[in-house]
Amino acid sequence: MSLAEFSPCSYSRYQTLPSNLSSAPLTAFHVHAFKRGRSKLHVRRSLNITCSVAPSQVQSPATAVPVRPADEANKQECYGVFCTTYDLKAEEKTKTWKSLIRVVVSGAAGMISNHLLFKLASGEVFGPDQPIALRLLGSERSYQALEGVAMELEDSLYPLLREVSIGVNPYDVFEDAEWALLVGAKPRGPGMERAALLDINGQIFAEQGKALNAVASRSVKVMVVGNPCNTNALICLKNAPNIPAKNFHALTRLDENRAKCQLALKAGVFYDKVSNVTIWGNHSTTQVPDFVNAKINGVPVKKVITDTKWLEQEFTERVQKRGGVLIQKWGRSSAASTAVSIVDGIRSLITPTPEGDWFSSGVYTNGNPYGIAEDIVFSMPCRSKGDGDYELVKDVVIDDFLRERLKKTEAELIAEKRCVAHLTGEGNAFCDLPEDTMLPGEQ
Ligand SMILES: NC(=O)C1=CN([C@@H]2O[C@H](COP(=O)(O)OP(=O)(O)OC[C@H]3O[C@@H](n4cnc5c(N)ncnc54)[C@H](OP(=O)(O)O)[C@@H]3O)[C@@H](O)[C@H]2O)C=CC1
Ligand SMILES: O=C([O-])CC(=O)C(=O)O
Repeated sequence: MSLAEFSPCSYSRYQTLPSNLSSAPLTAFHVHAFKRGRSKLHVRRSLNITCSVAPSQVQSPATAVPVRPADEANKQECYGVFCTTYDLKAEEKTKTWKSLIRVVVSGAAGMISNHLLFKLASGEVFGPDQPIALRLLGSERSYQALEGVAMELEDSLYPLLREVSIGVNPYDVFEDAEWALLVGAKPRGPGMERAALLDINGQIFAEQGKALNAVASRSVKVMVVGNPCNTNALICLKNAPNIPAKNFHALTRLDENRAKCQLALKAGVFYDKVSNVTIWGNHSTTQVPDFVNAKINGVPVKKVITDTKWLEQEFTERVQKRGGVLIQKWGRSSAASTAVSIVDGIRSLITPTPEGDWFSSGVYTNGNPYGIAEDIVFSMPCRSKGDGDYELVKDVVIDDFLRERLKKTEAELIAEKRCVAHLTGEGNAFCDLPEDTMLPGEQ
């Protein structure tokens, strides 16, 4: 049984080689000095084999003999059953599958990822004909937990899940990634200043931006979830100059979903009747949930909900602080609904936006039509043709109520940007944040 005859589903293996690499008969490889300060060189063989290719298209590994990692320094590896090779010739249905996509999830051992990974693997996100390779990015402290997550993925028997690998080095894990869902970040602890959080998490996103820039697909789409997500996304994109800034998103879809739910509740309608909801600005308590342009059953919200005081005060504050109320009740921050909103955010980019509607995403401001400061990551109304890209919606009304609040959230993001200048390559940081700067989950 040769590899050329069969379609192995999982080939992400390392071979430890002597340092005289020139004598190694390799076809394609990348050399990394690996983590933990170990001096050994490891050569990664890139066989580029996916389950969807016909046997004749399968690239033979020629002289490459896959070898299990020689020691624990090899931390990104195919996991368990995902290292097995299969004969898929008999599986007619796989012939109609698309080619494999590579999706990285960071903070893969965390609470949000524990929901998200299973949605990705099930086909709910990218579709029932889309095989997927999941790369789980974690850290030394979470490595065992990553193995536990990978074991659960094994035991779930998802037909579309063709590869799972785990790793702690973003330069390995991001290689050729087409989607990077950046969830991992340090949560803000009691007494911690927001400026400190910006710095600690900013460093994570600076490093990941550099790694994406170095090894990810040039068309990778990046969704930053870890907080403070807008500024983390800005740091990430600034460190990835060779990837279009437009490919970076900060997750504000959870806020949009929360806003839709509250409007539906007040109007006494099912929430699928609520459309055109924009979250403007920062994923923080300064965010602006827009009821001015939102619709219920196609009718402007203000015509359906005539209680202006409720809209301006209660609704706005309820959405801004929803995360905090949930933490009080649940004892931890939103995880399942956040994962759902990440799925919604991805699906909004890979399926055409319904006629007349839009979705919110934190995107890089570069020629926006609303007069928002340029060069920040600001949540705005977007539409997509379903090709992974988006355009900003132009015909939204920005009245005095919105404008005043947009200024506040904009000022907060500009202040956050100044705090992380050392991480974006824009000089020395100067951190002077407004006192009430908080995440939605903070009280
Ligand atoms: N944008 C949004 O709408 C929302 C964003 N969030 C944010 O998402 C992020 C993840 O939330 P959740 O999954 O619930 O959190 P968890 O605490 O469950 O997981 C977070 C993961 O982040 C990783 N991490 C990275 N760096 C650090 C560090 N320095 N200290 C501790 N952990 C670190 C950890 O993994 P490892 O050890 O492998 O690195 C951990 O598994 C948070 O920043 C949260 O605020 C949450 C809800 C909504
Ligand atoms: O504040 C947090 O960490 C959680 C969060 O983002 C939210 O619930 O919207």
